[in-house]
Amino acid sequence: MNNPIKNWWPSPAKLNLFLHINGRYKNGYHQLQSLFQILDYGDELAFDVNASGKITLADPISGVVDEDNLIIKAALLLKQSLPATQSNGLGCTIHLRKRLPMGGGIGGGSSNAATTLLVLNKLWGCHLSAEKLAALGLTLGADVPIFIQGKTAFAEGVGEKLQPVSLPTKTYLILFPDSHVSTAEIFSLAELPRNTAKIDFSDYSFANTHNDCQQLVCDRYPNVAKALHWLLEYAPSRMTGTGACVFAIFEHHQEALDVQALLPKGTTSFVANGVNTSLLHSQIQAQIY
Ligand SMILES: C[C@@](CO)(OP(=O)(O)O)[C@H](O)COP(=O)(O)OP(=O)(O)OC[C@H]1O[C@@H](n2ccc(N)nc2=O)[C@H](O)[C@@H]1O
Ligand SMILES: Nc1ncnc2c1ncn2[C@@H]1O[C@H](COP(=O)(O)OP(=O)(O)O)[C@@H](O)[C@H]1O
Repeated sequence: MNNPIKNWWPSPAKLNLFLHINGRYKNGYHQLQSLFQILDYGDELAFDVNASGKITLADPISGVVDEDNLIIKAALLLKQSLPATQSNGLGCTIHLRKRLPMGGGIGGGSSNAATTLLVLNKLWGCHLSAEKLAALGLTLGADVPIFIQGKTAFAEGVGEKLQPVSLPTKTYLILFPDSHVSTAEIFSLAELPRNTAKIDFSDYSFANTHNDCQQLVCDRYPNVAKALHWLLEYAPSRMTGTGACVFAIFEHHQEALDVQALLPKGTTSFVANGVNTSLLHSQIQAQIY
């Protein structure tokens, strides 16, 4: 009989505390500066490794076929990066507790991919370096490397040049305005501002930064504008990534909970603390293989 007690691995969310677009590369991708804040809240994954050679997702996501699921893609990519003699027979059944709204700019899919790469690298005994895993992950999405590194970080390039930073602990109230914003759509808009001057991270403050995608998303998605407007009554607030989630910053956990309690009924929200190191990385460090 299978052991029903699973080892669940965190797959945390992130916020972009700011998002500046500084230009565009020849391949169409955008040159960014951003501050990725890792949160202590997210999805969880469990991995039952076996010798079947097959990778199965026990908890499929409605609306995402398994071949497109970043969890399956990450597991296959890891297997394919190994010599055939080593990858032969490597199999796994993957369990998922999904909590993070999808397409919300809080990185759920990218984080799921990173957790899969990091944990299977251990459980399958692949011994790939974090740099190699980040390079593999980048082929799945621009946000995967931040979750491989697992540190709150100032990001440049397409989001892959990461400088870990230590931020004071704050609590965030995050709202999901029930609109799915396509990252590719927002980046394809001609009106998107693309010429924000680069900053030195030493000059960072929340007040002197912004999100270059926010106005365009608010213009197109009234739910996002409404949620942001609501939060701004209580605390400094902004959209994360290309949306749709918006967040407000609080000094104390209880203040965030008090404001959450005032939300109109039916609003999807969660309260989380910022962390400088991902809980996944603390758990991996504590594990014996
Ligand atoms: C801009 C951010 C900030 O965190 O937005 P969110 O997705 O979190 O909202 C991310 O870096 C997004 O990362 P991710 O969602 O992994 O993006 P990808 O799958 O790599 O790219 C989706 C599409 O966005 C565009 N794209 C993405 C990143 C970038 N630096 N420039 C771009 O132009 C490309 O058109 C690409 O086809
Ligand atoms: N395991 C996964 N979790 C979430 N989304 C996934 C996953 N696999 C594929 N996707 C696809 O990736 C898209 C972006 O997901 P996500 O990373 O949650 O949003 P964002 O990039 O806006 O933070 C989803 O809309 C979904 O179609």
